[in-house]
Amino acid sequence: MAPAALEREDKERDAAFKQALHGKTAEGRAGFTAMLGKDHKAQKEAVDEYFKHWDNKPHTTETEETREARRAEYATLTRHYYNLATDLYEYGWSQSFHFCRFSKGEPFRQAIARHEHYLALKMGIQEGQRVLDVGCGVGGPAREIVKFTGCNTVGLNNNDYQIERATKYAKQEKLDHKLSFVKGDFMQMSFPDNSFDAVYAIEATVHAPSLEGIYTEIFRVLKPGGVFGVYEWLMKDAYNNDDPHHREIRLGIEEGDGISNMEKIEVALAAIKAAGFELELNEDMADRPDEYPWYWPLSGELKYMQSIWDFPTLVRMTHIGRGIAHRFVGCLETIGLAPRGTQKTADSLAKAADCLVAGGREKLFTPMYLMVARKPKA
Ligand SMILES: CC(C)=CCC[C@@H](C)[C@H]1CC[C@H]2C3=C(CC[C@]12C)[C@@]1(C)CC[C@H](O)C[C@@H]1CC3
Repeated sequence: MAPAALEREDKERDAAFKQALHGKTAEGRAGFTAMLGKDHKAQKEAVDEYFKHWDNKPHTTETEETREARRAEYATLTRHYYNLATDLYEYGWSQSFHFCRFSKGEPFRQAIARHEHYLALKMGIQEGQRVLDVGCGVGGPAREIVKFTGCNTVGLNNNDYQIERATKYAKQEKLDHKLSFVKGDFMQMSFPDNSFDAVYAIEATVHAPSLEGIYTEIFRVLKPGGVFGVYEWLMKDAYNNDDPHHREIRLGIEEGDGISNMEKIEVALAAIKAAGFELELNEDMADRPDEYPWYWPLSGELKYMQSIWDFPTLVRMTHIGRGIAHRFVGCLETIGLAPRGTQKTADSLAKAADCLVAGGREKLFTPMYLMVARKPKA
């Protein structure tokens, strides 16, 4: 079959799966209530498809073959991850699926928006420019950056459910004349060469099987002189893959966050140069001496509570809060209100949260390695 026909077939299959699993939840309710409206059979399929990559594959026995098997299936792995996690993300975080820096007294949403503004500022995104958001989630950052800069943005995503939600939110905010969404695989984008003035990716390209591969594809769609900005998820220099504790942290993050192959900082720097970019800026924003670390909302440590409004966020992540949530979701599953696999998904996210916090605290991992790079003019 010709590649275009194969692609069409894949798109139809994914759209049909989205319809079966999410039904009308994509158009209506968000977060926790949306979770209860899933088709149980389709949810089981998504859970089985996702967790087959990790079940019975502990960090102690990880081999290059297990990693390669995940890399080979990065697209379905990521798609199923977001089929399972999107509602939990919207319920427990916001419509911007990324971390950020926090300053004292700064409300959560303001800190999240500031992180987005910072990237747009460092990239120098201008009014009227054509911009691509790679791995746009449900469009929270794209909406903010369109409002902040006045640019025109296309969001690229390989998950139909997220695209449907992103489209709905853009319409609700009356931004649909400047912001649209396209379904596609970021490793082989459907855009012609030299299409965009700027491309950004916020905590999304970590889902790629190869950083050099994704950066090369971004380079292709950028116009000469165009700019690429990214907040990358990376293991830091202190990470030692031969240390079982370090590996357990990396694997916990990968399993709970839909990642097939997370790399070290040095690999990302080499990849961006190998793709042809001129690197203008690189900094691990997690290394700034912030009083409130990026991972505080996941830490469950009450010392980070700044106002009474932080209490629910923090208490949910304490041992007691986790235990209650685990049993509550288990009960919902037993009585048939929540589909099978909801508890397994929630537990895996909770484990990822522990590993993210440990990775942050032990300075082994960063979710905000900032790189700004340019495609040369000639
Ligand atoms: C997966 C990538 C590359 C980016 C997403 C970053 C974050 C938005 C998520 C990483 C871990 C997530 C967790 C939650 C929300 C979204 C994240 C912070 C929860 C707080 C959602 C509510 C659950 O009860 C607990 C989750 C812990 C992990």
